[in-house]
Amino acid sequence: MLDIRSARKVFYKGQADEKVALDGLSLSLATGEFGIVIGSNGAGKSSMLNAISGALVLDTGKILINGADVTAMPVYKRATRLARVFQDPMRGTAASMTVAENMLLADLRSQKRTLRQGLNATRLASYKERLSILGLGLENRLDTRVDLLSGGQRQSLSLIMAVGGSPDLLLLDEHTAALDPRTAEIVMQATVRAVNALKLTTLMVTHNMQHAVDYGSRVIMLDAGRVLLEVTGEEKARVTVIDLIGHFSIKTDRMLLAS
Ligand SMILES: Nc1ncnc2c1ncn2[C@@H]1O[C@H](COP(=O)(O)OP(=O)(O)OP(=O)(O)O)[C@@H](O)[C@H]1O
Repeated sequence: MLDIRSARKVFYKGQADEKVALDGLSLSLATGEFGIVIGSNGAGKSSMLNAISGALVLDTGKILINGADVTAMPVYKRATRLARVFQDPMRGTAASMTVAENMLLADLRSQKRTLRQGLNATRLASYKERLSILGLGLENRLDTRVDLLSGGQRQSLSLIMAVGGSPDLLLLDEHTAALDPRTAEIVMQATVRAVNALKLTTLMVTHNMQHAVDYGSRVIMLDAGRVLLEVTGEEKARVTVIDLIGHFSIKTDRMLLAS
């Protein structure tokens, strides 16, 4: 469960180029919920993810993960509770190592290093099982070097590696944005399989309105560092890309009127 309470962050405070990144942002995500965050450039999406992961220190406000106040907790301590997948498929995996070696690296990150650290039969069996969740056949390619995989396979591998330590929260930071539309779809399908199979509480930032319509249980639209709109339940099931884009244009119209 994630609870962001009145989060505020101002860059260059008091200077001519002062930027309010988060303006009293409040947002709750129940355990097992899959929230999709949208919003125009500069709306505060990355600042919000950075505040959750601890990379951005809030001026005021609180962040709770599963009821624990992590606001003052350093990044490395929060890392055990969080998994984050970034835009660049090259970032989450080591190219010259095999699929199995990458899985082992991810495992060792989230475990005490007193265990026997090799790729033993038990580990390989568990990696096969986890990779099979993705539905991409990666469980049969444990010995393949990662640089021989497609961008979609590689990004999906990053995802399954990131969630190996059973995180309380999965953050997807535009994780399909660098992929072509077909590959992005493959990664989204794999993402949904992993989220459902592992019952992950997930927050995904995207600029892809079709993904916001097709996936997740709630759409959260940010604007100027706060929540402008939430679409959930029946309304979420019915919402269209045109509806969502409409909310962007209403905002633009308001800005034009004010100028
Ligand atoms: N490190 C920083 N230094 C100064 N200003 C920043 C910094 N990070 C973000 N900002 C400002 O805070 C505001 C919110 O930025 P943020 O990157 O969170 O928006 P975003 O919704 O992720 O945008 P995008 O869709 O373009 O990635 C913007 O006005 C931005 O210029």
